[in-house]
Amino acid sequence: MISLEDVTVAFDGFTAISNVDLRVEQGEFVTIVGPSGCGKTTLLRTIGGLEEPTSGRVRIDGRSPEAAQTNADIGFVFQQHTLFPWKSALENVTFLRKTAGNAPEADAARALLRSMGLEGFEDARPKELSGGMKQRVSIARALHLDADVLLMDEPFGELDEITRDELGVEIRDLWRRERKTVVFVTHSVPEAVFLADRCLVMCGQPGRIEATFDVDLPEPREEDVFGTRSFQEQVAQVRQTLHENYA
Ligand SMILES: Nc1ncnc2c1ncn2[C@@H]1O[C@H](COP(=O)(O)OP(=O)(O)OP(=O)(O)O)[C@@H](O)[C@H]1O
Repeated sequence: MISLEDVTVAFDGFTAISNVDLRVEQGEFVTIVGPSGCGKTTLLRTIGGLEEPTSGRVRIDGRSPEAAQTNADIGFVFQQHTLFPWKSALENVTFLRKTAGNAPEADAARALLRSMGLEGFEDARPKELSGGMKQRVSIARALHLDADVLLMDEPFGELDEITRDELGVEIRDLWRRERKTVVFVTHSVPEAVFLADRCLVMCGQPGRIEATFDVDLPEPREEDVFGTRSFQEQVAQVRQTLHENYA
């Protein structure tokens, strides 16, 4: 479980987010949308211990983010993949787990790559893979860490829309099987609704959580959800809140 109590983060006197309270339950999938600059990345980085709150408190299963990180309990996926160019897809997946002090399991890593549609590409270097494939490797790497908490910052940001939709379906499906606690930042409202149990709308400067939407969609969530009236209505609600609060 992730908890933030009255968290404010300032950089050299500039307040990026202020007085944020948030609780993400074990196994919950939470998405965050909001206009550029409202502090989504700052919030995510603060949860992961990459930024320190100026005031307030962050806890991950009762521990500080730093302690959780040391224990390899947090997996990150960023917008730009951070794969080692000289390592193969398989080595990239196993390497992080190795540096975290856990024995890498090649069979499990291969199975993860397979589940991400990368069978046959285990030995490929990142430069031989498309943008979508590289992000799949990054996601497989985060999953192979077997961290309870996954923090994802616009992981599909650089991908075309069809690939985004496909990866969204895959991520939700993986989540259904693995039940990780996920916090996922995106600029795409449909993506935020499709993926989430709960969608948070951030806005303002300094940023704050303006609204929370409990998403109600059938499982398993597949592409046909996009065409349903229920999905479109929930997307419209989130959009309206974003527009109402756009300064
Ligand atoms: N390390 C830093 N030093 C100074 N200012 C920062 C730093 N990191 C973020 N900021 C500022 O904090 C504000 C929030 O930035 P942040 O990247 O969290 O927003 P965001 O909502 O993720 O934006 P985007 O959607 O464009 O990625 C911005 O005004 C940004 O310039």
